Amino acid sequence: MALKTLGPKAAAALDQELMSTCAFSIDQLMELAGLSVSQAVYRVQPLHQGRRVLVACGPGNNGGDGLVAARHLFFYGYKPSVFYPKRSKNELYQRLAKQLEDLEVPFVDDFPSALKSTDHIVDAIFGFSFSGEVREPFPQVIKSLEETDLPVTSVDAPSSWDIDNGPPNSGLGSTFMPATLVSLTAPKPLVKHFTGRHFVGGRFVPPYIAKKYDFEMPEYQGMDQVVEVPPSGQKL
Ligand SMILES: NC(=O)C1=CN([C@@H]2O[C@H](COP(=O)(O)OP(=O)(O)OC[C@H]3O[C@@H](n4cnc5c(N)ncnc54)[C@H](O)[C@@H]3O)[C@@H](O)[C@H]2O)[C@@H](O)CC1
Ligand SMILES: [K+]
Repeated sequence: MALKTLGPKAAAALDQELMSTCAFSIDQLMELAGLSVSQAVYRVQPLHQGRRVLVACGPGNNGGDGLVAARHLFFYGYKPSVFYPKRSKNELYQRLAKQLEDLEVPFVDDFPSALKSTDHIVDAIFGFSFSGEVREPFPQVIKSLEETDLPVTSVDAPSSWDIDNGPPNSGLGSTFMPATLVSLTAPKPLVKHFTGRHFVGGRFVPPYIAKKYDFEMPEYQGMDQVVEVPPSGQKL
């Protein structure tokens, strides 16, 4: 049957439990989440089809996942660049940004013009804590994501979609349908509106926690950190 989903409250509670009773640090979870994203990009955007990947990072942990993914993509041989307009003062993000500076990964500040010289976009702007109207400086970015013909891989949620109800009926984000979605830990309810390629990543949940939050871990293969699941709404 279709994978069970995790609403925003449950996802936040699960995050907290992973970092308390399960003794994970946010650094570890973010590293594994970003690694999952990089592996999904490696599958949907093989190097020979274009190495230039523009990673749009938001101000929260979804953005952190993007910074981690950019680093892994560099080492796979891609040419990543990062658009990170609201840089967090948080020490973890400072360290992730420094790691990218050491690799001379460029940080761009004009998203629309950066789109002209890229092959693939990673949307790491908002994850399960998104809510309300998109606030500056992100409306223009979401609009560019909606209008571009370039393939977009969204991390955990297509940014600007309501986590429970999916895309708005009209206005900003209403026509945004990324080519690929990488759900972390478990899909969010919005996945019932998603029609692209869907991967699940975040291979770190203990079985007793998956049981407690009433979702199944997908069948990861071998050493993979992601697994592709059938388009949502269809039987597994
Ligand atoms: N569930 C898990 O096990 C893991 C979750 N991680 C990531 O953490 C994400 C959740 O991170 P956060 O809770 O930091 O939140 P998000 O990264 O989803 O976004 C929160 C940030 O966006 C801003 N924001 C929210 N609504 C906005 C709006 N309408 N306009 C403008 N800005 C807005 C908030 O002020 C906050 O700074 C997940 O989606 C996932 O990508 C991973 O980093 C670690 C593993
Ligand atoms: K996102």
